[in-house]
Amino acid sequence: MPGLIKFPTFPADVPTHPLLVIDYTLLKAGDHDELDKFWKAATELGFWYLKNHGIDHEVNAMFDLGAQTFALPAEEKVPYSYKGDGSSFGYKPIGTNVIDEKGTRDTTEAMDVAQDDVLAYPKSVHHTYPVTVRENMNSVLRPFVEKSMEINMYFLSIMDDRLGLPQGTLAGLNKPEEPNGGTVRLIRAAPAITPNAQTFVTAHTDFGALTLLHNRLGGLQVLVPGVETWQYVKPLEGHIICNIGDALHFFSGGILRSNIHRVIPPPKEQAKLERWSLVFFTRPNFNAPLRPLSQHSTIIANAVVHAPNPGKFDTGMTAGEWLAHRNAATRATKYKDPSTWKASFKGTEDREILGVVEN
Ligand SMILES: O=C(O)CCC(=O)C(=O)O
Ligand SMILES: [Fe+2]
Repeated sequence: MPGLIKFPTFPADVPTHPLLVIDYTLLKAGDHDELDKFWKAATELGFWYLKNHGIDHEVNAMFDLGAQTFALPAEEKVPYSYKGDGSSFGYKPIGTNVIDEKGTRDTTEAMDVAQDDVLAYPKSVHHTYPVTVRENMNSVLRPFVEKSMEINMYFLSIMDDRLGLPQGTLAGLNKPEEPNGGTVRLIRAAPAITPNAQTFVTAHTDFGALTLLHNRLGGLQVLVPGVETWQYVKPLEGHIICNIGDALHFFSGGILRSNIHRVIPPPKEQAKLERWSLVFFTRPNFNAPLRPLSQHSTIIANAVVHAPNPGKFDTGMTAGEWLAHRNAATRATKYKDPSTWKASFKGTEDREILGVVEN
């Protein structure tokens, strides 16, 4: 799917949840209102749109690379599959994950390229990749990764300020020089077999620190606090959908929100098309303990003390262990029965998500 193809627009009569729109240029200029809006988005829903980010060219090139990669015959993709249940670097064939408590297998194909492997290329840190990925590491993946990292590092520096952390604290926990779970993910989902009756990506909170999502078609839905039904997030041209993951929720003692989302087939006319998405995950250094940074910030220390269940932010795991644990919980090879699956597939959500009313 070449990056510049035009798609049928998101249907006007399907309800959506409007995210706050953050202007990256204003944010970088230190605009106070924009910084306040960013903080509101980060703490209330944990999702926002970002415009004026200057990354469109790199995104289009990534979608083209996705098209070339998924078009390869299976024998040129399957040998590069994820290694082991806890890892999500490499190729993910259809059916690797389960999407519900009954153990139904997923129908999406994905290619996950580790940030570490992109930055170290031609050295391999975690995995090796199909020929199309290798040949485009320096020309396509590296520029996309570098620009995405710059955006997320800027978000982290604002969060340091607002959380009362010494400048550089959150960047120090997400250092590209140390092994980490940072990943570029390309996802392809075939046209829906039964619209509205199929899940592409099961309800989850993201496992890392920050996610940048580039969607062309609808399908992404969020469960907004206080609302009982899933709501679509409409893709807006030129806008990145940004969200917060579990690690920042734990580091901030719950001040930053890692919100539940899922992917179902796009609505109406869009459901007839293949759905593509491109995701960039900033995930902390594997050795970073996932617990509140209370010793560095009285704001965080206070938030933890006043939380209904202060102990819940201290996972007793490192970011690497958390990633492996959450990855393994999605794997079909690990599926046993409904209750075991529900218990293992838990992120930072504060309510029962798997039995939520469908709309
Ligand atoms: O494809 C999408 O729109 C979202 C994918 C997602 O949530 C994820 O990979 O974590
Ligand atoms: Fe996600």
